[in-house]
Amino acid sequence: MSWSDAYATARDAAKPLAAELSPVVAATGRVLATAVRCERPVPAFDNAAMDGYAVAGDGPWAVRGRVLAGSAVDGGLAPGTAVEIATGALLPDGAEAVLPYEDCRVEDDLVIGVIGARRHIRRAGDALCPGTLIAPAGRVVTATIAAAALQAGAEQVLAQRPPTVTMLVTGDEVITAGSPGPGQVRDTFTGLVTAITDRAGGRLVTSQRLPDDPAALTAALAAAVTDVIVVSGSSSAGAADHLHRLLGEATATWLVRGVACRPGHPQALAVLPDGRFVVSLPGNPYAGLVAALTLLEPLVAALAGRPPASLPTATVTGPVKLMPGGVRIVPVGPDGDLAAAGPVGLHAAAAAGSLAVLPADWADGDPAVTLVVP
Ligand SMILES: Nc1nc2c(c(=O)[nH]1)N[C@H]1C(S)=C(S)[C@@H](COP(=O)(O)OP(=O)(O)OC[C@H]3O[C@@H](n4cnc5c(N)ncnc54)[C@H](O)[C@@H]3O)O[C@H]1N2
Ligand code: MOO
Repeated sequence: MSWSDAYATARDAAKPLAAELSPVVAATGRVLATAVRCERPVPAFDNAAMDGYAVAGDGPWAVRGRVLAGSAVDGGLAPGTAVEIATGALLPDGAEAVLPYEDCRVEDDLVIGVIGARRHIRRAGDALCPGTLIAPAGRVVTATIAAAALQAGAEQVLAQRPPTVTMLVTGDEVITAGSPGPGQVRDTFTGLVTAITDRAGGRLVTSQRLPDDPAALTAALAAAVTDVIVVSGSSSAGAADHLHRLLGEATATWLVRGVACRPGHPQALAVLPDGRFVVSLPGNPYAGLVAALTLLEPLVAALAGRPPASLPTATVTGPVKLMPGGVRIVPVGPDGDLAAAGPVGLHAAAAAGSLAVLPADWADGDPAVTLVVP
């Protein structure tokens, strides 16, 4: 399958999961199933916009007490009287203006000053009235949307359930902590898959290292109760690579099985009879990153209900060995410079920040699709 068909297949493979009611802060990063609207006026009550004196009628004004933010108001203000007031404090009935300290003076408990053009009063609903739109359906809840919703009394929102992901790291030689001994390698996948899952609106709920043992992999696949299972390694033809045979025995449906790209050609996407998706990432670390960006990210984004976004393109320049009949995926810097990226690998992807997807007929200076590395 071509790389662009593989990407589109993953993006179109799933419908959004069901929406559920969620506390708005917990919904950060999730897609809104219905619009968030103001439920309570902002501000919720008439209050002082400055520290000073709230006054009624003509001055000078006799000071009748003090109102701090959060305290109750004891009765209204009669003409010719004032209360000392703090910013944000409830405005007593009858108050016509707040005189900031710097615009008045107090002599013998009398406030002396002039009410100016600005009254320094914030009226209930001045900023937002009930029913006003805060964020439309389909938007990803940001921290600022959550804060605005809380301010406007919308404590709960209806948001798409975020897809859950299990990571199965296969390989007798793979260690998840410490320094590798002879023949061992340090796991590079868990962090990358966590970041790509998060970025697409999903949650990695568990990561488990497995030996190259078909029984262990079968048991782990059966036990994974998440929407998506990511398996690193075991994707190829070696004696210890069991995943694809086991998926066949489990009567999984192949959506993608091998992609015409370098690196990452053994990557695959399958769906188990019960609807769980399996993403197979080739064990070579850079190839696995390419596969996670090609299959995992669009799949998780679709399950999370994110609207499909077209991938960015950039003008790419520099020397590269293209892949006949497929795409070469290489690190590319912010200026579109391949030469700056140097030898290909995780280190180069980390330094460059993006990957360029170069078709076989790409020529130096042509635009190309890019993938941002996490
Ligand atoms: N006869 C063939 N052999 C291979 C082919 C092929 O088409 N025919 N494809 C090659 C390509 S391309 C890749 S990529 C790999 C894919 O192999 P697997 O997915 O089966 O992965 P492993 O064999 O388990 O490991 C490959 C390589 O990656 C290292 N690795 C594995 N997991 C991790 C991890 N979590 N963190 C860091 N590094 C990891 C592992 O030690 C190996 O060096 O197959 C080729 N062979
Ligand atoms: O495609 Mo392997 O995935 O070249 O490294």
